[in-house]
Amino acid sequence: MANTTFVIQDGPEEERKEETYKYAHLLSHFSRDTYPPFEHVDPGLRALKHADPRAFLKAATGVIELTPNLGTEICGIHLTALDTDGRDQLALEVTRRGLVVFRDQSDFINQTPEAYLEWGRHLVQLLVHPTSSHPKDYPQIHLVYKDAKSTFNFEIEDSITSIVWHSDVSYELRPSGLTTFFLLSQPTTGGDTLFTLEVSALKKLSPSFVAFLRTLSAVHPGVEQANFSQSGKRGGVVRREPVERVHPLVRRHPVTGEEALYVNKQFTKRIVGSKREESEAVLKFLYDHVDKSGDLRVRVKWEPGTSAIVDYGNSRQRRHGARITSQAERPIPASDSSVLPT
Ligand SMILES: O=C(O)CCC(=O)C(=O)O
Repeated sequence: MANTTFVIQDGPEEERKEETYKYAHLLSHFSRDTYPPFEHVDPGLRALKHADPRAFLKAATGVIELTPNLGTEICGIHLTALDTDGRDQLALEVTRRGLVVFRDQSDFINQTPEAYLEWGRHLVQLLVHPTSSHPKDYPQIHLVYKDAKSTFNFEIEDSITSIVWHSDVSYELRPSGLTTFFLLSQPTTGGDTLFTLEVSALKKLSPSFVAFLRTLSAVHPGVEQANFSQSGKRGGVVRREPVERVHPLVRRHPVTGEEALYVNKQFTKRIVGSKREESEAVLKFLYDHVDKSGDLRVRVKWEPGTSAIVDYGNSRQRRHGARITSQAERPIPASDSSVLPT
């Protein structure tokens, strides 16, 4: 930075003088910009105050429930046409149904990265993933990418499958919330994504077991993901030292007050305060329960223009997806009665 000559303009005329100051570029400037308070508010909460919190669906030509509890396909609505109220109502619908799928969204997908961010900013704070790739200059856009040249994960050497249930970055203090995911390119077949609903998984368990789970919290370390990213095959990066967080095993949704199981096989490693064998037994039971619950699952087959397990291990065709994820609230323990279901 070259030295800058400037005039000190404050103070009486006689005190004004020219100076050369090395850090002139860092002198105070009080801009009139304003920023909203940095506090997570789920957009769905705003929709609850609307006269009709589902008004955006009036424009739909079809609303198809994919399963009784999880997933709705909405036809005839373009995401690009939703105004602020519509976006809040969509957030509430996603909260209620766990997953909402839209087809024929090429106008949304073919927008600029800035437009993706504008869409995401409605969710307040966007997640910057510590290890994933992103388009240059847009760290808030998380990419999934594989093609014939990709050197990782195509041949699974030490495992039967690369499919693993996960809630990405559950090690964050404020883990992922509302997420928009879409594919830019997809193989002709395969590359579907499976979703499950941990609200329903919890509801299937007996009241006494749920009461026990409510007393527990678990450790979610980020270190394995970081190590995998830096491993020889992946050759990726770690932008933040991996963190490890403790979250309640049963969390409450800030909008509906509903309880959900909050463990996932990829990141949840042990139960706090339990003996190792106890922790392993409980987590194994819960992971098996989620694995076996085919009735709680939705499989999204991607088509060009669709805006949501990696069973594409043998495909050499390009699969390129982008994810815009909000960083939501710190998981609310089941014991917090301030957001009980109404
Ligand atoms: O690629 C997919 O289908 C899912 C992506 C995913 O699991 C993630 O981004 O965490």
